[in-house]
Amino acid sequence: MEVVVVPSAEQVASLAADAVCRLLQGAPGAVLGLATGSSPLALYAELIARHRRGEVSFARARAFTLDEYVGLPAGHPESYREVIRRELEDHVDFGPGAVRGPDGTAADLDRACREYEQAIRAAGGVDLQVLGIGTDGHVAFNEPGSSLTSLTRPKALAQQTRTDNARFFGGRVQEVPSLCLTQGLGTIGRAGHLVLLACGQQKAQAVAATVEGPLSASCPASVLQLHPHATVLLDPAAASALRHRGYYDLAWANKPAGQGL
Ligand SMILES: N[C@@H]1[C@@H](O)[C@H](O)[C@@H](COP(=O)(O)O)O[C@@H]1O
Repeated sequence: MEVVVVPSAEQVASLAADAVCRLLQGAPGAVLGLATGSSPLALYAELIARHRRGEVSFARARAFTLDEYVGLPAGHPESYREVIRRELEDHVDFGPGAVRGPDGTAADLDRACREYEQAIRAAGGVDLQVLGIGTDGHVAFNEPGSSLTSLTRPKALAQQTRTDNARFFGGRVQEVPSLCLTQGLGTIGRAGHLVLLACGQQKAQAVAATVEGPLSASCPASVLQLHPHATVLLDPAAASALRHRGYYDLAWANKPAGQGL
């Protein structure tokens, strides 16, 4: 795992954007994995800015989102499909139907999950997966206790996650759905490159458990330890509980120039 600590959240977004742009410049038909939550928003803003400057095109790319609430009507502003549309898709040049998410409105949720897995496989898998992390160490909506090899499936949300996400629902936790569909940790682990973004003190313990704790379903993000190409991009506050910070800084400083993440 490569742990990179940079001075600001803006630089976290900028380094992540470098990785996405480098991928798309070399492989314009690449498959992206998109996350929701506040962590990737600055990355998406940076990608939009670079697209407007003509530095990157998504015209041949495809993308799969990580997860979706169950119970929100299609088009609900907080459905993750709408968030991705609003925060990225509407402002760049993805082709029609190029961005997909799990269908949280499906009558048969298990079937929708199976079909989503198949669609990801049919696309050749995700090349670069953007990830955030919950304060309890969840990734996508894989809450503590999730199987490390799980696939896309319906899942109940932890109370902590509903409380954390209430800010997107006007602070009303009772409006946050209690069920979701989420790519599993096994699904996520098949992506070619995992790029996890975390900023702020509130993520420090989850980040430390992810990077330096035992591999454990108690911290679902610790599954990144098994991945051959996982990058954790942090601001200093999110890195503040790491014991081996000095080593990570040394490794990053000694990385050959131009190699990227
Ligand atoms: N399902 C999403 C996750 O994909 C996200 O990583 C997490 C952290 O969100 P934030 O980045 O807003 O802290 O929240 C949600 O629950």
